[in-house]
Amino acid sequence: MSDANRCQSMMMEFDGLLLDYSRQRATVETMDKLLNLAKAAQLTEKISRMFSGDHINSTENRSVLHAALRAPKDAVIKADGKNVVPEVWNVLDKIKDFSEKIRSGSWVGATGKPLKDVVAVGIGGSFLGPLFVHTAIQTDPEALESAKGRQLRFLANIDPVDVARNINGLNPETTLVVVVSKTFTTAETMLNARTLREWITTALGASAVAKHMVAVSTNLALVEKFGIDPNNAFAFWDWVGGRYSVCSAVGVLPLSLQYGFSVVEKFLKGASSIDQHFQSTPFEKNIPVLLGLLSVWNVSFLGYPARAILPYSQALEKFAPHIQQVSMESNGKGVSIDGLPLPYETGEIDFGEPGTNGQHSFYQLIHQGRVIPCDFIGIVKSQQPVYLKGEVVSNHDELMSNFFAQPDALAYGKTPEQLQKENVSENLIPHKTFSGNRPSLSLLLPELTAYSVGQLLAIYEHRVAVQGFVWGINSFDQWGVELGKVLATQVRKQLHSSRTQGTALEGFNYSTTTLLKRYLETSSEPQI
Ligand SMILES: O=P(O)(O)OC[C@H]1O[C@H](O)[C@H](O)[C@@H](O)[C@@H]1O
Repeated sequence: MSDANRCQSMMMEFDGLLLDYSRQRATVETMDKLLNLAKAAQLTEKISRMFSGDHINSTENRSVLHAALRAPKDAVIKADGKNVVPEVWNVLDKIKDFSEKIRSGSWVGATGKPLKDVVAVGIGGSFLGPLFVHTAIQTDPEALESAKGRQLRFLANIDPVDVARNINGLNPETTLVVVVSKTFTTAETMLNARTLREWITTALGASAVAKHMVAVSTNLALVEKFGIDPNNAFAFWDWVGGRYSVCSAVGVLPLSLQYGFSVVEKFLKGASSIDQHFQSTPFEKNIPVLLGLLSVWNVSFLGYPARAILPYSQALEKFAPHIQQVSMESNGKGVSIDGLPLPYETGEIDFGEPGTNGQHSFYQLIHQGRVIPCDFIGIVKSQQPVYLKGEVVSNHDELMSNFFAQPDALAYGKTPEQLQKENVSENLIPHKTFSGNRPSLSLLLPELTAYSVGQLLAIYEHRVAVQGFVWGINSFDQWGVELGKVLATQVRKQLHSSRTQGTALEGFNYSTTTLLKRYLETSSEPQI
């Protein structure tokens, strides 16, 4: 840290963002070696294969083109020989038109009232990204103004408690339900959608579905089968992975209903700016590439299994949960893209909370316990500044004092000698010593707007892809989520037959049988 040249070489600026990775445990030589590793892993070729629509998701035989979702209208991005950008913009234009109708009140509900509240029903990638963006911009003055009088809620969990929370205080007459599911087969989403359909039809009659329910999916046949008018369905494509789908109708529709399309378009533009940077900037100045390589360095070379995502912004409270899916579902793999067992671990355990809250919770472990590389994310200009007369600093300066202090506390630590000089009693010196040399990086955003939220999203999406490319895995499939679903089907069947016909438990091990028995005997579930 005392080598200013080294530090200077580890700072990167792009489109208003400033990245400082000088507190990584890396020398200039380390960076050269990581860039060589990128070359050896054919990173350039892999990135260009992604953008040119090759089927790099080989286990599902699909292209990976989420960048096309935010490409300018005149861009040409091909999947299977066909330019997909016009299709993308068809849907965006349809969303613009529909959201304006809802927001202006020209589209009304079954009883003639404008629809001012929206419940988006979806889970995983059909939930976390939109929730993150919604939470991030809802206190931005422009977004706040454009959302006046409206509410956007998200129903994800199949827990009936989540249904209760979501409909609490809402009137079906003024509510629009958006069912969001790439496949339109996800058990939780479909049951929640049927539950809200029931809520609407009980209050307003069966014909109200046409006015109160719309859908986002790649599977338009199933949307129609569910009873939603195909004209009220917003498409996307199998070249968009669920966890990379927030820039499709998955995010753009609910967010446009809440904030208007023009705000959401800025979010798309921010993401697109990073797409271009990622595609065209030499690796030594390429923010997603540098971040991806540093994560590989931390995981595979230094052996740190986790990464903490620590935004000093309450508006970014849903960023870590979103990145958990983007990163852990993408890179938590056991075999290479060719199906060979990997001789090293891939992926990392992502977690995080906004600062300063995290400081009063798990930072103890990060300072004196396990070494966890940290991403500190700070914002220069607050969305909601407060400055109390007589206070030393503004509230945002108070927050940011911590953002600037924590990385140095981790990097420098505190030695027993320093403590002795402070006359700390001998018995407490080991407890108050900080080993230091704990890596972090800092990302400073000029402000938190729809545009910069788009930038932040795309940086992490591409960073995760870079990690997967270097590790040689397929970051775009998720076979690991299937087994649990299959076993749940077996349990569902058993619960049904036990409850309706009193069928004895069969086919489960001792442990599961005991638990199921207890559940069936004592639960107060209504009998079907
Ligand atoms: O959008 P859906 O098809 O309903 O899928 C929702 C989620 O389902 C699965 O659990 C996948 O692992 C996720 O990647 C996906 O986002």
